[in-house]
Amino acid sequence: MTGFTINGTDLLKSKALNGSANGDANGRSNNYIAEECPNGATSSTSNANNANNNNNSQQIYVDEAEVENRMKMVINEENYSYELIKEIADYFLERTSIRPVIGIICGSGLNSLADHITDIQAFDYKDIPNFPVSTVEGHVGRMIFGYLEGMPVVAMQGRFHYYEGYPLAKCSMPVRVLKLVGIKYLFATNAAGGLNPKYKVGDIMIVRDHINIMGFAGNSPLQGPNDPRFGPRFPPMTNAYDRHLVRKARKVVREMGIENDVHEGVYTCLGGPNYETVAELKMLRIMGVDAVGMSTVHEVITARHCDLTVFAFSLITNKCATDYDSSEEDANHEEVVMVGKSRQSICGELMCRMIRDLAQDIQQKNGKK
Ligand SMILES: O=P(O)(O)O[C@@H]1C[C@H](O)[C@@H](CO)O1
Ligand SMILES: Nc1nc2[nH]cnc2c(=O)[nH]1
Repeated sequence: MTGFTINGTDLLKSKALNGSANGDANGRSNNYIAEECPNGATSSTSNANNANNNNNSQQIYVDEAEVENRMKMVINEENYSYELIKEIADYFLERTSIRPVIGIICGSGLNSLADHITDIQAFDYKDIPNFPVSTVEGHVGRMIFGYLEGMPVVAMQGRFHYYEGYPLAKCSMPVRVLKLVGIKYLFATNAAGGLNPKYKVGDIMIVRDHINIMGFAGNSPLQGPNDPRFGPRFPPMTNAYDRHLVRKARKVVREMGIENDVHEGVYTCLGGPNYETVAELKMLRIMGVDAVGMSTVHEVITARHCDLTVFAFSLITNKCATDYDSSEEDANHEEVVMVGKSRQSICGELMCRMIRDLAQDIQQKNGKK
């Protein structure tokens, strides 16, 4: 965790080293002296201990209340507190009587997935208090409540990406809003580059799993203090993409007769906004990645943390070049959005059929109760 420093002193480290929030067993307060060692390393000692401390380090007085304040600031700015997210959820709940069961995130060029929704009530992101705005072409920036195949749903026409300058926690914050609005399922979609040589432009990849490469570098949407009202500190990710929904998707794809254009594979998200080098793509392929994009992974981690059931698919908008003499054109966003538009009807049909099938399952389950 970064950002908790005063004059180069790591406040969190100091706090952790100095006991409980209310002072130590001897009644001393938690205001303490942090020492900045000459070599740049930081160490801390309690106020009382420090009276006898006679070394050369520079001493900085650290106020407990200030530490708490700074922590709150960082949590609100980057992670959004439970209360703030609840406020955003309440904004919707007070303005619509629709209580969605499924949340849909429309990927680049896939805004039209929301065209299948009826009885809509739409909210522009710019009008929603404390909500970020979409800055990417192909992302409208609207939250749409309504009905799809008779199911109450909410769709995000536009998501937030790390490369737009939002921290990961903020990129995936809307997932928590949707959770507090009441959804049980998250259907995420994205545009991605096809790395598996079998994939063609316009194909669909049902996401079977992901590799959280940004997480390898220590960047996670769950970084920072954990609020157990959302979920546990250490959530498992072994069933990140619900196996029953993957099975259902296989069946739906067969019914649609598009099984030759649909695959199951592993997605990864890189920070972007640049597309990948040939060397990077070769490495990703060796790692087992089938499709590469710039979203979804942090949304799914956030969704699983708060116990949402997840389904996701990627539209393959370009083929990734894994050799320098490749005849593939350079990836570009115009093409990504264009392919999205040209495949909107097939993606829309897949989404509608999945939801129709799921609605039947839910009805059956409720009937049995
Ligand atoms: O929002 P998604 O993941 O569908 O958008 C992809 C990733 C980048 O935002 C963009 C690159 O063209 O498309
Ligand atoms: N990272 C990445 N994101 C994409 N989104 C659509 N195509 C691509 C791609 O080739 N790479």
